[in-house]
Amino acid sequence: MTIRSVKLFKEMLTSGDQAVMVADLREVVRAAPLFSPMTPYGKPMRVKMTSAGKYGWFSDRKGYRYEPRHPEGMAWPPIPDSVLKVWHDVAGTDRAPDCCLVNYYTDTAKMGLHQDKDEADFGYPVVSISLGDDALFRIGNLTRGGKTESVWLSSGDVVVMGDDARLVYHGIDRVKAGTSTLLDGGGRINLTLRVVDP
Ligand SMILES: O=C(O)CCC(=O)C(=O)O
Ligand SMILES: [Fe+2]
Repeated sequence: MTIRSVKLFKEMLTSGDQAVMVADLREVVRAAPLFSPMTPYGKPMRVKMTSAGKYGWFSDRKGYRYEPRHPEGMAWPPIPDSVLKVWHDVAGTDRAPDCCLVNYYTDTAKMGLHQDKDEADFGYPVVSISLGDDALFRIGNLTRGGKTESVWLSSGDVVVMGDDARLVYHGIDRVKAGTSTLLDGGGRINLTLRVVDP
């Protein structure tokens, strides 16, 4: 399925794949606890985050960027093989991602429309994996404004934003509580994989 040149692979991960990934992510979060980054505007983000890989995505008053260390000082844990496999299946490159951002949404969290543009080379795609409760994903255009389209992402779905869709505006309008039993305590995990270095 293609929505405005964003590729959506529905139910790419089996429930077994998803359970393995959640177990792997538990280890990631144990090594690098979730935190709420401060936006450059001085408000904490509604989504809790951590990362795996060479870099973690970070935000504070100074702006958005990648950091080689968690705010508590440790290096980010490695990206689990279960997650790397998905990247290699859909990214269309031999290069491995430098960052796996882990976003955790409670049922009231959302993420405003934005572009992913803190990376050096937009020739590499962004690959995004959904786990847990359904989320309403909004896809806009290459500039702010204009008509948008929305699609529900479910647990096991994979989205690829590459080529002419690499810099499309996108965001999460809402998460629908109780739509998945994958995560104890509910909510949604999104994994966003990106190449960061040139
Ligand atoms: O949660 C999602 O599906 C999107 C996350 C996202 O766009 C981001 O972290 O940049
Ligand atoms: Fe994004």
